[in-house]
Amino acid sequence: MEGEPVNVNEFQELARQALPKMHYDYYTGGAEDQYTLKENVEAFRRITFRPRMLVDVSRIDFSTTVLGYNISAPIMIAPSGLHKLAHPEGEIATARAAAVSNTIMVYKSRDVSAQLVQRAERNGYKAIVLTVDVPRLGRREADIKSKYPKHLIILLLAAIKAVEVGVAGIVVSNHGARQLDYTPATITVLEEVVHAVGGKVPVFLDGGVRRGTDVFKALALGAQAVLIGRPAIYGLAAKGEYGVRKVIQMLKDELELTMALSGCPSVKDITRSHVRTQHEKFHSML
Ligand SMILES: Cc1cc2nc3c(=O)[nH]c(=O)nc-3n(C[C@H](O)[C@H](O)[C@H](O)COP(=O)(O)O)c2cc1C
Repeated sequence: MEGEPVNVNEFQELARQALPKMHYDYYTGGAEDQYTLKENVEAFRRITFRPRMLVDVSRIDFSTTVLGYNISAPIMIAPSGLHKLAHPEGEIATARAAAVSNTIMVYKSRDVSAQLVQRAERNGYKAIVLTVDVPRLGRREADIKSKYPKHLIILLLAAIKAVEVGVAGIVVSNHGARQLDYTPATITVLEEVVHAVGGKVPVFLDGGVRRGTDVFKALALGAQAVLIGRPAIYGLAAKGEYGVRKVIQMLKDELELTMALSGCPSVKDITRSHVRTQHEKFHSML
């Protein structure tokens, strides 16, 4: 590969060259057979576009608001810990890149302290703290069980219960396919979760986002923004702070082009009818 990397996959290759094999394998790997790891990426590829023509797209605005923060694009950085393995400045370099890119870094509650949030604010980047807590099942259990396939039941009940107990938002995530293998790809269950939550709180997605087209697809299926895990680590490992910024910028550029070619001047213009899922293709054949 000559010159500057032009997409996330090229950054992955540079990260592979830069990192000790053990570290690289740790970041890229998934659980057991790595079925879910592959599916997180492959499932995006099975979604196609229905572009609109004759829309004025001379100005594209992909800025958005997430939980009261204005950010430059619907892309945030997922918590992955252990940034130090990828780069000596690790966390700090990623945080600076987030600040410069006007992006949000998301943390898990068990990794953070009040100091971290204060530090984030002092350094000009925004930190959102997630609480990892699987709520107990709610009373709408029977309803949901009659409507949805088995693998979705826990997810939907957890989402509904989480809304009932007052969470600010929900991230549809399978931990980057690092925990239970053979859970479905996150993008394939997003829409059901969005319906179950019914607009009461914003829904976010992570897992397998590697292209601006993936960001567009997640937004079309109801996510308010996406989080990236490994892509930020690849950028960090390959080129430090600059690399993380470059990864975010490439995804923004790709999203901008996708919006222009799909006839969507702003994120609000991205709707369900702009994409076609495997499920719809199957039904149209019957
Ligand atoms: C090396 C690594 C470590 C991670 N550690 C955690 C963790 O400690 N807690 C957690 O909730 N998620 C963890 N994740 C999952 C990320 O928060 C995120 O869900 C995932 O990376 C998104 O998928 P992607 O890497 O395909 O973008 C980790 C991911 C990676 C790659």
